[in-house]
Amino acid sequence: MINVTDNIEAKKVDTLLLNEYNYTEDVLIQNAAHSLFNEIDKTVNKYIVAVGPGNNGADGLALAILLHSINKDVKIICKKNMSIYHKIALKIGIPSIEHVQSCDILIDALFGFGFSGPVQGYYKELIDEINEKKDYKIISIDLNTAHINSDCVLMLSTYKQTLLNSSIPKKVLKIGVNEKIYECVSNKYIVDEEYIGSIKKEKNEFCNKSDFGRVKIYAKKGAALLASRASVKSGSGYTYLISDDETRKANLSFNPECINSDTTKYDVICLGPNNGVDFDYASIIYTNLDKKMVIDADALTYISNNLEILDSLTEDCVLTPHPLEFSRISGYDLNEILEKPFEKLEEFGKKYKGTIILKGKNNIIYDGHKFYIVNIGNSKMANAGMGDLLSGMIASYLAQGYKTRDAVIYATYQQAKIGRYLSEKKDTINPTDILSLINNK
Ligand SMILES: NC(=O)C1=CN([C@@H]2O[C@H](COP(=O)(O)OP(=O)(O)OC[C@H]3O[C@@H](n4cnc5c(N)ncnc54)[C@H](O)[C@@H]3O)[C@@H](O)[C@H]2O)[C@H](O)CC1
Repeated sequence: MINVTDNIEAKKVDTLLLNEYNYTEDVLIQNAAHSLFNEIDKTVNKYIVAVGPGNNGADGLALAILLHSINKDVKIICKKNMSIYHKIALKIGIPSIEHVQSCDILIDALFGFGFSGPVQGYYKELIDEINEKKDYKIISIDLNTAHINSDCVLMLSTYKQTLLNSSIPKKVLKIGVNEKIYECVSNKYIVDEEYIGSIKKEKNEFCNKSDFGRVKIYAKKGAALLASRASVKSGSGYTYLISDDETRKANLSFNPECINSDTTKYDVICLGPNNGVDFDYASIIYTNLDKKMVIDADALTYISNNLEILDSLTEDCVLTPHPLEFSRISGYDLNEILEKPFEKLEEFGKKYKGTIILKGKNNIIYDGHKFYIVNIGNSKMANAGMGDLLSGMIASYLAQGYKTRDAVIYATYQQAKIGRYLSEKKDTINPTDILSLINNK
């Protein structure tokens, strides 16, 4: 998995690599430049590298030298950079220009994680000029310099946290450092296919439905249909729906594999999708603390009025709030949650057990130790019912024996992945669209 670092953590990584592991800045810059060189489009000919005063600038200069080595028309705009790469670039005849010219690709190597705003004077004027003349593609190294209208960011070694909320296309490039080294600095990860592959449970030849667990869902109306269908389709052995007559009748035709009656034999409880806030969730929760549990929607609202329930939650409980619901159960200010989701989740996780998923553009899953970010979803999925569907999926994977944290990660990733696939075909993606593709190869 790829580590996520904020600016402070990125600097810590730098210090760690230099002081503890005896890397040198030059080794890292060379590795970075080669990775950038491999990634960059070399079917075009004209490049300009806008170089800043620090190591981000040095990365850009080292890249310019590599482009020059294959006879590309590369120029630099560099007012000040003390690195050896600046001297080499000038000595080997890379032209240094003062103003932006026409080119195919402009590399933004002005500032990386060492930048602290605001940008003023020379660099402000240069950035304005870069944005104004734009008849080229702008590729930023590591981070997009403030105000630059970048077309793509090639991050180095770790995913930069400030880019989590940016829609600019981006990619993380390796720079010859084992990912485990980052783990002592950052406990935040981007969930990728590799991790999903490592947690996926394969079904063995001799299995039967009892091996895939029993989910009991307390929900009503359309939300109940979505959650219970999602549980069935995600592979739980049995799904039971506890609901009103009208909902159960509708569920019979919508979701024939679901059992529309109660049971005393079950492994997982899913509580809340449109189940009403007056329901007695407390007694269900207190009598099922030996079970795995997904607490969603109306059950979260109920808890926000009965906060003592939070003290009883176990490691096997999953809370699935969106930011407003999280604000209600935690008492934290909504804006603070939106601005500092990691800090706020950590604060909450220190007080209560269980796994929490803060739903949003970036789904952030926190298990009390680490953060797992599923960031492949898209805004076309932002419509009612998506959360109900997710709860059913999480419950289903819990029943199938996934670790609590992994059930949440797996379900969230599968849902987002289907959403990403559909986003190329549709302008709006509804939960029923996702349902139809759950479990497709
Ligand atoms: N370990 C890694 O991941 C590697 C990262 N590399 C690259 O190095 C940069 C970070 O380099 P650093 O020198 O620390 O910082 P910057 O290049 O971002 O800039 C520092 C430079 O800028 C001046 N400065 C800061 N703010 C302002 C401002 N508002 N106005 C004007 N000037 C400003 C500051 O004084 C310094 O002089 C990272 O992003 C990667 O690109 C390595 O190359 C590979 C290993």
